[in-house]
Amino acid sequence: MSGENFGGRGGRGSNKRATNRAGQGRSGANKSDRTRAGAAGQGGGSRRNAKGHERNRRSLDQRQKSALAPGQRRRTADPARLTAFEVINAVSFDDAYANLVLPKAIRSHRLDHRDAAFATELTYGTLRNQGTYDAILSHCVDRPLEKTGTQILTALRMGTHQLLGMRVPAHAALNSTVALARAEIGSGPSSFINAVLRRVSERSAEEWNDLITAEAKDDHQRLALTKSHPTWVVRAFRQALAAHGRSASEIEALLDADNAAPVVNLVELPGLGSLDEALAQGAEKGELVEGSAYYSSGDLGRLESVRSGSVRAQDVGSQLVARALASAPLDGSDLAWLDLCAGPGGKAALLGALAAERGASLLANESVKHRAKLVESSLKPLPADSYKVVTGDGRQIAKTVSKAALLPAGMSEGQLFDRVMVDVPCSGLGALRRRPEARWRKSPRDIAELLPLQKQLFDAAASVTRSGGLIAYVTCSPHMAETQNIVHDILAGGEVELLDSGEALRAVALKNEDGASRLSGEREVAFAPDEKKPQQTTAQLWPHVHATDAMFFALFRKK
Ligand SMILES: C[S@@+](CC[C@H](N)C(=O)[O-])C[C@H]1O[C@@H](n2cnc3c(N)ncnc32)[C@H](O)[C@@H]1O
Repeated sequence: MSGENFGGRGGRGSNKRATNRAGQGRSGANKSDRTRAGAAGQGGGSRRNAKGHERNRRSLDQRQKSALAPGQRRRTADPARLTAFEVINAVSFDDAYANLVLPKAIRSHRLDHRDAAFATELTYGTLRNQGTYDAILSHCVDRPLEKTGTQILTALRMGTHQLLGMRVPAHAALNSTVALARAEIGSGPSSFINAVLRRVSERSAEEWNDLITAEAKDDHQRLALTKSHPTWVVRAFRQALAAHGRSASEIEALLDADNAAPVVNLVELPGLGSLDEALAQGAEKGELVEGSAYYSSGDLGRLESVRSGSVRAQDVGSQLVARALASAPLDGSDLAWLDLCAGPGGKAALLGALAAERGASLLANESVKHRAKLVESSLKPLPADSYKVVTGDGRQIAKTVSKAALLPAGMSEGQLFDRVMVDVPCSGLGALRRRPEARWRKSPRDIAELLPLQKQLFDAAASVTRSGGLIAYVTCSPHMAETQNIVHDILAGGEVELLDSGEALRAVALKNEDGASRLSGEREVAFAPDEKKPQQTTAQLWPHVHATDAMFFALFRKK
């Protein structure tokens, strides 16, 4: 038994024995080892859906584990590492979102503050740096990594992150990962994991960096491997920097920002909430926009204002674009606002609160039922007669507004809107900091599939906007196809004109002592797609410049 089938090249000393055994194992494994190796790495072990995601493998890996005699599974994993292991496996097996699963896992393991922080860093760091760690691990394993089995790969990546990305002493990183593997996967895989991680530990992070840099075919691949992003994303980001008026040489800083843990941003709903409690609990006032704060003092659920919904976690980029739409100058009536793609309701809550303060009301539309429910709950703190949530395809919004019963009080059948938010479904490439696994799940094909929908949603929004009304087109992505190219297509339709979106954002940002907007100078956001029309700009926020998600904002006026 043991790690024979798992292909460790082994390292010095005892690791060499693992190397030898690995060789024997491949040719002379006993039946249960062969069964396990097959389940772990080959044939039926790798079921993928059309997008290449691993699916429905839990039963296979569970069979792997249950094939072990109980005596071989000592339950000695420490709770913080076990939490990370379970979450990362849920991401691999069930396409789960780490940011949703992790808080529940932390609660179910009753982790204290310190262990919760450790589990969070281990989970997020492992997922974010997966590309780099796989490049390193492929030097330490003598077969394609995907053939090692999902749980084993999870343990290897976690061990590598502790060795190279966290300040965990090597012996602790090794022993604890091996104990975890022994308890959760079995003693054979744990020997293999021990052998592989010893090889990883033979070089420092810098030495591994040099090694994989030397192997890269070109600069895109170098950045992809050393900054742990898919190569196509590196290429797209480089183009996007240039397309939004920044230097392509900022790419390294951008990729680094994606790999850093973001601080939680808070927003107080205007007229309804107050940041006082959060500030008293250690939050710091936001630098870029009023009514915001940075919070790094642990569980948000401790705050009554958060539990009541009058203070919410919301990226500053989202706050800025919602406020920019709400504050942009507008002639004529200003009572009917629409959020066409509202789920889960972050921007809708801020927009709705701003609308209610001015006596306007908000219709929040969302196509997915359970997300519409989230919008309902986001809007709960608002006056009940100031909004309505509807579930429907945004492309059919003209039909929706033809039914008076679906509209908030004060709006009537066939309502046309004064301010409209179109925060389209997009690749989410601008939020890679917050969704550590997202970069590995996206493909250029996903973007291509979304483009027609994005344009159709904008057109539908324009069809229910009054002449002179404002429409914000927003994506949480800087990708050219979803941003500048869509703006180009929108303008070609001739129904709307592009406004100075950069100025709209600058106007709602806080000011420096000299009176200049904090979104000017080095932090400038505006870019004029047409040099001949310098006052018609789009705006792009960046994680490495503004410490926000890479939110894109284009503000239009209906002709
Ligand atoms: C980027 S998210 C919006 C985020 C939201 N504005 C917020 O701040 O919380 C895009 C939303 O559009 C929804 N969506 C997708 N297709 C849609 C459609 N055809 N009509 C309306 N909403 C749609 C998605 O379900 C998703 O909730």
